[in-house]
Amino acid sequence: MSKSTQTTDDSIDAAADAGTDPASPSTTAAGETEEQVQESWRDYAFEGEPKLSVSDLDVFYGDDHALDGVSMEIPENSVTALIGPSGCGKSTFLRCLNRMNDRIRVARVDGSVRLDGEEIYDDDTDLVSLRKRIGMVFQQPNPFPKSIRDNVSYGPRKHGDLDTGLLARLLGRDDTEEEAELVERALRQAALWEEVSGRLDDNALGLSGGQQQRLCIARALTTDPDVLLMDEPASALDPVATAKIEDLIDDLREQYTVVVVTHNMQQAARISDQTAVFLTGGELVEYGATDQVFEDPKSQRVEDYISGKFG
Ligand SMILES: Nc1ncnc2c1ncn2[C@@H]1O[C@H](COP(=O)(O)OP(=O)(O)OP(=O)(O)O)[C@@H](O)[C@H]1O
Repeated sequence: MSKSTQTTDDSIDAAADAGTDPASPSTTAAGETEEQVQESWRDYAFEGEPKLSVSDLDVFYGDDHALDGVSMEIPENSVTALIGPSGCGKSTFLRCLNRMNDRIRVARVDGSVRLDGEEIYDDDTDLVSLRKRIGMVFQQPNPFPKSIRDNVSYGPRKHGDLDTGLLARLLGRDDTEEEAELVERALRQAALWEEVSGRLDDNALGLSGGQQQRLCIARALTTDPDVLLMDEPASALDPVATAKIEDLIDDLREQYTVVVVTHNMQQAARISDQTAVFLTGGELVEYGATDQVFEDPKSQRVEDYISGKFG
């Protein structure tokens, strides 16, 4: 889009409508203000209904404004990367998508996030159900000091969907078979089954970092989520383990909507379908198809960031 400031009849009309000076350098030849042009850099057109729709999202930590009026729509069954310099609000944004910021006492969230058209910030939203539908994987793998099997089946047991204890057997309920099926399915989905099928009773802390992270992904998959949020899932891993996580993310997109924060721009370019660039001040500056954002960014600030001029 041209950023020329040449004054034309059209631009005079448009500027008059917008109440701006047509000769002003902040007005383009098409009569759009810089603000309007920037709005369009955040419009990502895709087919179908969005899985997540975020509108006018602001987050404050006390007096600090961490996210500034973010709006974006995230398509389903795809990978969306969130990139930007440290402190620009990527993790804050990710945590808003399943209301994890509710757990931070000083955090205040304004705006709207809809999952399949339903507002998740309604007062009567059931947070347990929400977080079953929108699972989360963190930067540091955090398996429990329990067996590999127990790590995977932990969620369904906690929610009462699985019971294999003595009391359950006495009461005529024994979900051992269901548990075995669930554990195998989740570990296969997380591309870990081949490596651990013979040692499900071993302590999960004995796995390598990359295996632990895939175990955490398996654990997140047991509640049958629609959306998987990942906060720098490979940043603590070596290149081989990172490649496995990236391959896994590539497979997950067939069934899940994946939103992933990464510091690594090459990784974002490799794994994502669309990329959102946040810059300092918690502003979403550009959002679009990953190829377009990396090869032909519309915003000069994004071009500078991607080409390493700052950040
Ligand atoms: N729990 C919190 N309490 C107070 N301020 C916070 C909290 N979490 C984040 N912030 C502040 O909000 C801003 C955005 O932080 P956030 O962690 O979302 O950024 P980020 O882009 O994910 O950074 P990084 O890439 O370094 O992880 C920062 O100024 C940070 O200091």
